[in-house]
Amino acid sequence: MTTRRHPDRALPVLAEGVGKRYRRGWALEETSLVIPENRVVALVGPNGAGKSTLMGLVTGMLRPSAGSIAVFGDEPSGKGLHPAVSYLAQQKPLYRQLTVAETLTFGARTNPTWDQGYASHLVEQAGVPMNAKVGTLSGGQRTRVALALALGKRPRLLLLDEPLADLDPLAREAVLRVLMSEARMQGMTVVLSSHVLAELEGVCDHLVLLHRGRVLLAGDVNRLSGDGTPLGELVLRHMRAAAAQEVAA
Ligand SMILES: Nc1ncnc2c1ncn2[C@@H]1O[C@H](COP(=O)(O)OP(=O)(O)OP(=O)(O)O)[C@@H](O)[C@H]1O
Repeated sequence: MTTRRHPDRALPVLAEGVGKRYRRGWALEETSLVIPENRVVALVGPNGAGKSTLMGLVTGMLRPSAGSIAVFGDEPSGKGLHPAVSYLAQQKPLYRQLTVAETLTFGARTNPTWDQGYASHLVEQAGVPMNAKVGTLSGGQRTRVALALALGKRPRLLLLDEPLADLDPLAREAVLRVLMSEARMQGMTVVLSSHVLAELEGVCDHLVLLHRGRVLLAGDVNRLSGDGTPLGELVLRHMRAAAAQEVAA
């Protein structure tokens, strides 16, 4: 659900001087950035850098204390997710007492753009039994169901907050493959937050690096690593430089 309209309705995210302040201080400050269409975006930064806060502002779960943010041209209203956006939170909230099949039925009931065939295919591909209660699944299996729920909506923007942590290496590869092909074939934008830089390598083509609530580096990965520096190394280099500057100050 959204309210105010912004002219560029094709753009997944446009943040202009956006900030979020808590009692302890600014979690995100004067952040201006664009998340373009059809990209797989790495959202990275040290603990407490503001990654989840940025996702919260995009989903509308948090209201900005300053500046503005537009999602497909609309300012998030805080009354629910934008119809074109799916969000997979770190905790992956699912109803434990529902079966996997019932979870997908719930997805169908709550999403007008639901693609049942696709969601079922993702669950089957992951080898998760449809009749199992969600509460009995392993962490990795729950992640696959949560992902099917998020993708079954056929979103144009998918936000994933550290989604791969409890997946085995093969499952991780499979999930990343699905995300990349979705981004390319369906024109979906994926924002992937992770501390494991190696798993973003070769997957993400756009980078947003936050540090202490501010954007340290953002843009097209090829452009940023003009000398062919791998993404992980590029990020580490900037994180180290920012940390060294803080020590020196
Ligand atoms: N509800 C809250 N109340 C007060 N401070 C908060 C709240 N949520 C986040 N913060 C603070 O805002 C800052 C940014 O937090 P955020 O969770 O966005 O960081 P993050 O980059 O996602 O961190 P991590 O990598 O550890 O998950 C931190 O200093 C955090 O303590």
